[in-house]
Amino acid sequence: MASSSKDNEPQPQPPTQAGGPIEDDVYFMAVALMFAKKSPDPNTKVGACIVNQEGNIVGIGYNKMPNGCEDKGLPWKRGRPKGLDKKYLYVCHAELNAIMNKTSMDVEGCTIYVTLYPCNECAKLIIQSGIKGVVYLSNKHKDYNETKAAVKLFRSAGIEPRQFLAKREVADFLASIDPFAE
Ligand SMILES: O=c1[nH]c(=O)n([C@H]2C[C@H](O)[C@@H](COP(=O)(O)O)O2)cc1CO
Ligand SMILES: [Zn+2]
Repeated sequence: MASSSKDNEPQPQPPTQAGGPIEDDVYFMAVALMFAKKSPDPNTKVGACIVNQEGNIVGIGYNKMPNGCEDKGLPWKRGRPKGLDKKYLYVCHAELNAIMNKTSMDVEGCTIYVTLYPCNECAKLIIQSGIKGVVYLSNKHKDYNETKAAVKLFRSAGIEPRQFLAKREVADFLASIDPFAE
């Protein structure tokens, strides 16, 4: 497709409170964090936001029980071993929900912003769906086998997850949102 002169012009960015442009990374991690807030998990709330190569959000999700199973008494208990009375066998991870909720035909070449390093099952989903970028915030489960397996899977697939370090910027951005501002 021929590019118009408009393609070369700087595109408008959502402003921060201070009036400057907000970095995409900060903006998309803030969205992932806002979705994490909706998670009913009392301990670890995870949010995920899938962004395409044009910078559009094409999927969002948070960890929750499968649709229709929310109020059926499935356990939210945590801890190991991961038995039948623990949440792990039932909960749908944020990444799974973001991919299932996607609004575009496919997510080939997209980047997923996720507030927790993906587990091995999410790594498989990410790889199979064609997502090529992973930006994560916390890596608090880095010693779990699920995380170690995810690291191996990403390495095999040529995906290099990148840790999001601009925590202060994202906190400032979220604090700058004033719904009463005219
Ligand atoms: O990739 C992930 N995505 C995701 O949504 N989760 C969710 C599943 C659980 O609800 C929660 C982890 O629980 P906890 O930290 O209490 O063990 O995070 C967990 C992972 C990996 O740990
Ligand atoms: Zn997972």
